[in-house]
Amino acid sequence: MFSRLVRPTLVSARNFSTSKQNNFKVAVAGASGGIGQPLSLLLKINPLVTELSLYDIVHTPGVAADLSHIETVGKVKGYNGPENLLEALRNADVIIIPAGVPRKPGMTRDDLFNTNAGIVRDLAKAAAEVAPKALIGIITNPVNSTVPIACEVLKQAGKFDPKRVFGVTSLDIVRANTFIADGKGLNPKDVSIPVIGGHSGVTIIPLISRATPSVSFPEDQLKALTTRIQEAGTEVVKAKAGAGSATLSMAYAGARFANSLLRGLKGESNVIEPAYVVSDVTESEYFSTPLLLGKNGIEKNLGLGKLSDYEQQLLKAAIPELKKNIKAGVDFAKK
Ligand SMILES: NC(=O)C1=CN([C@@H]2O[C@H](COP(=O)(O)OP(=O)(O)OC[C@H]3O[C@@H](n4cnc5c(N)ncnc54)[C@H](O)[C@@H]3O)[C@@H](O)[C@H]2O)C=CC1
Ligand SMILES: O=C([O-])CC(=O)C(=O)O
Repeated sequence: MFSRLVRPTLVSARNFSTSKQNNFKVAVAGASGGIGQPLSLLLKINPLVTELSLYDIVHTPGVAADLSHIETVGKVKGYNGPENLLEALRNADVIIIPAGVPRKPGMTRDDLFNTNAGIVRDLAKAAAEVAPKALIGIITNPVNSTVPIACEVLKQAGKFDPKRVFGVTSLDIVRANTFIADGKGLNPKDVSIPVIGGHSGVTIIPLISRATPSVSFPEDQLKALTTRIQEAGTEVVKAKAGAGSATLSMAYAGARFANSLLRGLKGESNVIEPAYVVSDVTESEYFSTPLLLGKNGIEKNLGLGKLSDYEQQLLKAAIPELKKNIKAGVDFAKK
């Protein structure tokens, strides 16, 4: 989906005009990292991004200098260290957060909680202070818990709007589209698989019964594909053998997600992207479903839709895990 948007962007970026509400400040927190750098590159070539603010605790002067030479409209500024955090986020329209440690083989996403919870809490506090209207996309794991942390922090600051805080789950859809297309010999750009739930193991629920175009698999293959989508992050962690987790595919997915937020802000109609948000479509207080995006973030939650019996079972398995992850986040933020 995003590729159809990015490729023309590369061509048109130099001729971009600011005559419409097409100019947005996007801040990336964690911009020097494995995800942060390629994500910032993709944002630099997005013509809707006229100010690109790069925040990290290391190396942002170099990353910003490098990206600033690219012949696109966005002005790049680097902000290094906590003393520059507020300036980095000030009045941002969109804040994308890939700050924090990634997994090593043998770790679960929950094992990242102790380090990453505090990082997301501090970034959310800063956003509440200087960018209370920003749409915030959280990539940092464990997403199932870091999103509730950010929401609690914003509530404590009196700045919470549930339509503006998102856990980025786009990579799960990107992977599902790719794996199903591979399995059926289709072009991935023609394939669309909803993936709902959360962003770890059993909480990732691919809805293959609702694939576009419609596809079917024998039961054993369906189960194997579902497990592969649920464990795709671990597949990359194992292959990287200690050098981290998915960065390039996540940068792609993060740029696709940010572009959808920006298209919504710009007033484009029918912009649909999934994300893990405050939700009342299941018993879980936070849940990822496709969302209709607009000028104020979420315009409409498009809900679960119809699930097959197998997908109902997956949903049942996901809910207790999600509740546990959410509670951990809320408890941390209230401490
Ligand atoms: N939501 C998703 O689908 C995915 C999430 N992730 C998660 O994204 C996060 C980042 O992964 P990578 O980029 O591979 O890690 P990385 O270690 O390469 O980069 C993280 C960056 O965050 C920075 N950082 C650390 N503390 C910070 C703070 N207080 N403020 C600002 N920046 C800070 C580091 O200096 C580093 O540049 C991890 O938690 C990983 O698990 C990774 C892939 C997919
Ligand atoms: O698996 C990880 O730790 C990183 C991640 O969230 C993903 O690749 O989906």
